[in-house]
Amino acid sequence: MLENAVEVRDVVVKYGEVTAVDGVSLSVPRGSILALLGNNGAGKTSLLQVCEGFRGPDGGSARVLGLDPIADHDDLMPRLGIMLQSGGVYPWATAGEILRLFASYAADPLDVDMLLDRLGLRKFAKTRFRRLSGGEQQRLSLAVALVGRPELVFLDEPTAGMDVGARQTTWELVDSLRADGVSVLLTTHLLDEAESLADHVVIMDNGTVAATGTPAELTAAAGIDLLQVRAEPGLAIATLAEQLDAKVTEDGPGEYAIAGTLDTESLAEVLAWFARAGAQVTAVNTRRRTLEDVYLALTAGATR
Ligand SMILES: Nc1ncnc2c1ncn2[C@@H]1O[C@H](COP(=O)(O)OP(=O)(O)OP(=O)(O)O)[C@@H](O)[C@H]1O
Repeated sequence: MLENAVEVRDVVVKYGEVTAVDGVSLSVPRGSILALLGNNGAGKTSLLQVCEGFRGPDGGSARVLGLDPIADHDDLMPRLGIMLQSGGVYPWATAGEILRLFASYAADPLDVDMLLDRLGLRKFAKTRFRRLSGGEQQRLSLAVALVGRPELVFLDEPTAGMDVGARQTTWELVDSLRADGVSVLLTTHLLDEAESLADHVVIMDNGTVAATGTPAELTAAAGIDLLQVRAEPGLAIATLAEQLDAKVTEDGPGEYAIAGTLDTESLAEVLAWFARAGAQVTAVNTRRRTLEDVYLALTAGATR
């Protein structure tokens, strides 16, 4: 069996007193997309830099396409596509020139015009990099990362600064990489990006792994449902929480939320409880948990 495209074991990254990555392990199976999801400062870029060979880990190890990212840097680089957060290529060169230059480094590059078309950049082919908008620069950086037909792509917040249309185009392009057997490790703090693109999600919080799984596994874990009931405010919900062994909160006046693993029986129990309390129920709504619910619960939604 082929080894994983990326294998990270107990990686630690320190900046002086700051421990940015604190013992993270993960693997990216070949031909799959893994999203590193986390708030600002969670340690995503630092971990990516270790995988890219731009810095050595202060602890643990990383293997990329079976090689050591630093010792085997020269062998590895032609097989990787790297899109940095600030895609600073040559600011005075045009988009077309930049892409052609990077294509010339590759043994079997993609067709430059096709790539410009795919990313909606054809009309900017003669525009200098520094004259492109932030989102257009991002798209060009993505094109640069992909032009050499890499086996593995590292994307650091690939859609940051893009408008909705460009984001959609980028997602489609990244999705099509998987169909071509390319492996992708990307960072994002966009939940919908992780949910719609990734086969596996690793939620990082404060330098550690807070949770890991497929988007479906993450949302199914520990109670998948939310039940929202509208009735009069101020009901004594503690007894309902006890009875159901679920989390019951009054989120706004008369807006009750019951979170737990709920089936038809427990639904009936909830409504019976409201009836016994003499409450007038005016609305009932069930909702599956989203990745956002899981993410906020794990990271407390806070930017440190
Ligand atoms: N060169 C550096 N020197 C000192 N501290 C750094 C350096 N680079 C990053 N850090 C710190 O390490 C922590 C992790 O940063 P990192 O950039 O890896 O996080 P991130 O998850 O990629 O964040 P973002 O989403 O904002 O890009 C932060 O607290 C950051 O301030």
